Amino acid sequence: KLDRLGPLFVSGWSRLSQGRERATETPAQATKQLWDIAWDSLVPAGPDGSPITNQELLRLFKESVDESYFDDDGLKQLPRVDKIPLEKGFFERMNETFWRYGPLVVAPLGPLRTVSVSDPGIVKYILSQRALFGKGFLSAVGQDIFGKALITASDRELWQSRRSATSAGFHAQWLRSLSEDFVLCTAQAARILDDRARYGEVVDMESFFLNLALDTVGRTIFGYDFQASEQPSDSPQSPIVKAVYRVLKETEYRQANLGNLLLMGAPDALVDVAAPNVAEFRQSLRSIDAVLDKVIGAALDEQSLTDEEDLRRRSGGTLLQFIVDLRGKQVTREQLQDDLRTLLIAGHETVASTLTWAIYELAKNPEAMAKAKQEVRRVLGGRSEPTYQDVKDLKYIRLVLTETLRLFPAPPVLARSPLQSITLPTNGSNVTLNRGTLLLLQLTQLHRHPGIYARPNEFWPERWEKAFNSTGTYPVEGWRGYDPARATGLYPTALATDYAFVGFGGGEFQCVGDQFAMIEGTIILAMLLQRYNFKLVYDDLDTIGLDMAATIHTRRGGREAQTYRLPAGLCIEPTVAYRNPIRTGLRVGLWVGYPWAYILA
Ligand code: HEM
Repeated sequence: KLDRLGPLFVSGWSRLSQGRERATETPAQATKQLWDIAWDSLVPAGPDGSPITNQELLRLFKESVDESYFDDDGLKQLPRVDKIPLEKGFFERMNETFWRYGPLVVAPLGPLRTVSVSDPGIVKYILSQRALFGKGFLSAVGQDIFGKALITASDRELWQSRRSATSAGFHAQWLRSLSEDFVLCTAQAARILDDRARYGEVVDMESFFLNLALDTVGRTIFGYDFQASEQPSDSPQSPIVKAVYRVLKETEYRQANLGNLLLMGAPDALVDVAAPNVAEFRQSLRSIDAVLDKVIGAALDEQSLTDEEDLRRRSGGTLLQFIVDLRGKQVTREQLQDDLRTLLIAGHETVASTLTWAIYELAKNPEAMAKAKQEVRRVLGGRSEPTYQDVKDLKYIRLVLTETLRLFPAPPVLARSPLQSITLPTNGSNVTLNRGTLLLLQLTQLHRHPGIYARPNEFWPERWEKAFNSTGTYPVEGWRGYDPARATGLYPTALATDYAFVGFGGGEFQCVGDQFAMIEGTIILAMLLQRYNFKLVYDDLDTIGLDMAATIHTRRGGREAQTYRLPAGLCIEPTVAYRNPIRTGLRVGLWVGYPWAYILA
């Protein structure tokens, strides 16, 4: 790099002096040229279409400086906001920003300049043009959290091979068999709610769902029992569960704390001394990897290489065993570890967050709650163990989950970067983005777009039962509208909504666990609604407090409730709504029989 500095200064100086001679360039323009040359020489932009390298991400700082210092930027025509609000009144402020500036704005993210997008046409263009957009920034900042697997793989070949192996594993037969695991985990976790309901105690539902979702993912994806639900949600957890929560928290810390981001590649020795917080994160990763290593070892010991067709006919088993046994797709232990870490993180907090907000919205909307409970009664009757067929029949419950994801998308933002210089398909103005520009698809705004959704901030699951088109004061040109006839699966996909709802993403990177999540969410919600009534302790979002990272979660509840006793998070008072007659009979039988057995003994 130093070798390049000599010629760099020579060429910069000659440009400066030429500028002076020609008197056509102001000193500011000349300085800018020197600045550009320095960057192009030290941190050159990669070739068009190639993945954005970590080093290239430094150019994001350059863009920020270009914009603020040199006032030189290809995005001049776009409105700018000082910051995207995260504090009180988050959704109201997001609405305000939308009304004032529209669906395409330039906004800062710490020291970086980003472009926020919430127009369905542009979101569609970005998500469906795989060759033009990569996950650039996300790949770089998330790689040590997720490993090099689906979420962070910027290398196309690696992504394709992991995607085809993983999505083969999520085949229909396996998904159908999962309902038994979900029922078992929910029934186990519900014992905590039973106790709380009996004594009229308050429960932090976010922690409850986090523990439950961790148990289901561990059991179904790689056959490990975290036993997270064995603990009341506000009690201290086992070291491994704590480690998982610490790793999840890192996505949040990296947004809020530049130190965590900058220390990403630093050696352990430095981090141990200088940044105990980051050292703790690394230690947690090591604990998780040790568990994953053990389950991978066990799966490899059991390995029996089989063709995909035959594997698809095999029922039960874990996803890990499927991937290990898949003939022709063998991978290293390290790759398997990265795959599992990705699935563990991506499939855990997202589900928990969706269920948390679903219960919150249902508890706040008695009519929707009554309708949901009625459907559960009608479909399940007296049965307490929903099956896959029930999931298909529980249409309203699935709409409740969809509507929850519309209002509280998990993740709330999708990050993309163009792989070459690109002109966005906007109406009128030509917006040209440089390679590597950080694009943030703001799902909280897209999903509450006033030109698409009537009463956008209201929880109204019935909206998905009928077709709707763009209307009102903010018509969206070119949007095809929504038609339930196009939503033939378990939820309305990006295609069915013409990219107005992308709760599970869209295009090639669409969530690989979407069916898994819908089956799991529907079963858990149905089982809980069947057994309990829920009453919110706090219903105001500002009191509950919102935090945003990989999902939208409550500021004081959730993972922090592992260490603090019942703070003002999303606390709910469950009361038993349904008693399983067989279990009640058994209990009574034991209660009556126990003293006699004791006397006889
Ligand atoms: C309600 C629950 C869930 C929601 C809302 C959700 C949402 C999403 C979204 C929006 C994306 C796209 C991200 C992007 O485009 O940048 C995604 C990707 C992904 N999700 Fe999910 N997800 C959920 C559950 C799950 C589950 C249960 C798993 C696995 C067990 C999973 C695994 C993944 C993976 C591996 C990807 C990356 C796919 C790729 O890039 O090829 N997700 N998810």
